[in-house]
Amino acid sequence: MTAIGIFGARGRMGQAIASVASDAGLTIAGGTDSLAQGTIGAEGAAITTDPKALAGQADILIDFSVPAALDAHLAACVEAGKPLLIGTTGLEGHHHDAIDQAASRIAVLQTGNTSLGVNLLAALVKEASTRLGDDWDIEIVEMHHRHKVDAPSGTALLLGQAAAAGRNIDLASHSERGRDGITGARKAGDIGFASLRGGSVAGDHLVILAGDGERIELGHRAENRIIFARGAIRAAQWLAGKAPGRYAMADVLGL
Ligand SMILES: NC(=O)C1=CN([C@@H]2O[C@H](COP(=O)(O)OP(=O)(O)OC[C@H]3O[C@@H](n4cnc5c(N)ncnc54)[C@H](OP(=O)(O)O)[C@@H]3O)[C@@H](O)[C@H]2O)C=CC1
Ligand SMILES: O=C(O)C1=N[C@H](C(=O)O)C[C@H](O)C1
Repeated sequence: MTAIGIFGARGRMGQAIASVASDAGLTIAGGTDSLAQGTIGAEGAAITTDPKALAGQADILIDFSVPAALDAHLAACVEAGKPLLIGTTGLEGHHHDAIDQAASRIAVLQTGNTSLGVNLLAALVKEASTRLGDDWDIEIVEMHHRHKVDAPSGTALLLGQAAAAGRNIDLASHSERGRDGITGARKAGDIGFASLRGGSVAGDHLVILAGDGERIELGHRAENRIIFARGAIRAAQWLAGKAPGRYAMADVLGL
């Protein structure tokens, strides 16, 4: 039986993944967290603070933890020669460089959202932004629970990348990520981001394409974390046995 290892095991997502793993025919080899406390899964697998030991024991690794731990997780998976699914968000350029390096040695899939619905939405956003042209303004609004620590969400950035790809532009140099005070008029061609935080919202995303006299709104609402957990398990199973390289959810879902 295939065994998964979970980096960030005691977190909200780590627990959600543990709750659906056996439905998918997987066992849990163990997990890591910032503290070595407790166990995870029906088998009572140990939670430690040692990513190398976990990567040695598991067949596939899944990371829903914090960006600061990513380098150690990549190194552990490369050393053990094991595939890694990264769901952690808030990643910066140097994290993506490190993922690219690791992907020359192992199979890695990094995504801001593992759900089928959001990844289909990204394909629709790309199509809409290609067809509408850059005189339509694109704004992305997201809302998450009060505990979320990064903004914009990884999903908002994923949707922004899809919109930018549809227009054949670079997202980093065409983003507006914080308006406050006398901002001046909207800069043509920018993709805007707005983040709301509150309550227990699992994840809402709305992409607004605003033209002169009309608006298109494409959105997704996550009702719970199980959709992310099932998507993560599906992606991890798909990664098993894949050649080294960097993969995306679109590869898994055939989108
Ligand atoms: N791609 C996707 O589809 C989704 C991505 N996410 C992302 O996943 C990440 C986790 O989300 P969530 O579960 O809600 O967050 P939580 O804060 O609930 O969980 C994060 C866990 O990581 C642990 N952690 C901290 N440092 C380390 C470390 N060095 N090694 C291992 N574990 C560590 C934390 O421990 P402690 O609390 O003790 O510090 C905590 O248990 C976030 O970046 C979130 O945005 C979330 C949902 C879906
Ligand atoms: O932190 C969360 O909860 C979520 N994070 C991911 C993100 O940043 O987009 C995915 C999902 O929206 C939930």
